[in-house]
Amino acid sequence: MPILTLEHIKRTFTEGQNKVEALKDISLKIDAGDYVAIMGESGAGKTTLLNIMATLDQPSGGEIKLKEQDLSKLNEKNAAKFRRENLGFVFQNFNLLDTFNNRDNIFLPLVLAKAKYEDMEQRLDPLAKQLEIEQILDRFPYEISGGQRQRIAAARALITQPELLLADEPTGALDSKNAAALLDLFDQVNYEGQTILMVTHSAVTASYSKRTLFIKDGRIYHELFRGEQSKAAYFEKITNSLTALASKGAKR
Ligand SMILES: Nc1ncnc2c1ncn2[C@@H]1O[C@H](COP(=O)(O)OP(=O)(O)OP(=O)(O)O)[C@@H](O)[C@H]1O
Repeated sequence: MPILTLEHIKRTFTEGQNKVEALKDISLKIDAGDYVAIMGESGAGKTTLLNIMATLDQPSGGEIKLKEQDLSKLNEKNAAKFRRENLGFVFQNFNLLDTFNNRDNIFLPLVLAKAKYEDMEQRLDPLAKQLEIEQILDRFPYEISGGQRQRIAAARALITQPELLLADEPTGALDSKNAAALLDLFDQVNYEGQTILMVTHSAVTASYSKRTLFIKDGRIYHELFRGEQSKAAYFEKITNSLTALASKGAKR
């Protein structure tokens, strides 16, 4: 049963006289419980696609439905409510608030949902251990490193147990140990039923997913499924596809 359906999605940006067709024609279905990586070269349209799925941007054409809700028909107020209730974000520009300490930043979405403080603490405990952020919870976002901020942002996204977790380069600012810890956590929440969609340039990160989509010039160009393969074999296929994509283009 698809949680997310895109049909012929287009997004054109107008800059003065110039038009940039960031997304030309994207159709795809993502099932509940899936774990999808989106890859492609710089400028291929990955972030544009993610922003549309996140209801942060509207397509210029086509249809997008998340859990039967037509996302192009949401006004800003309803989009904000929908995001809060259904989505979790691990995005590049973190959006952590400098006026709150890290713990309160993580709690923010639960505060908005009027959760009890004890419940928030209980949820934070295992996440903080796994992400190794226990020591920095009382500090402020401007007092920690980029990688630490990324882990605080990940905790904030995961604490609401969102149905759909959207991540943009979730391991971009992390060393290999912290990247592995975050991806293990993604594996765990996906195993528990959360759907994950992440944009990444890293073949290692993509090899944790169940399915990898390659975007080129605003279209889906190629797709790989992990299936029963080992992570190493899947990683090798992803790397080969990236090489082919960068040279003359991967075959479907
Ligand atoms: N707000 C905007 N106004 C004009 N053009 C834009 C805008 N946002 C994106 N674009 C253009 O749309 C195309 C796709 O951009 P997008 O950010 O989606 O690429 P990407 O695949 O995420 O790249 P990267 O890997 O470098 O982040 C690019 O040509 C980009 O310059």
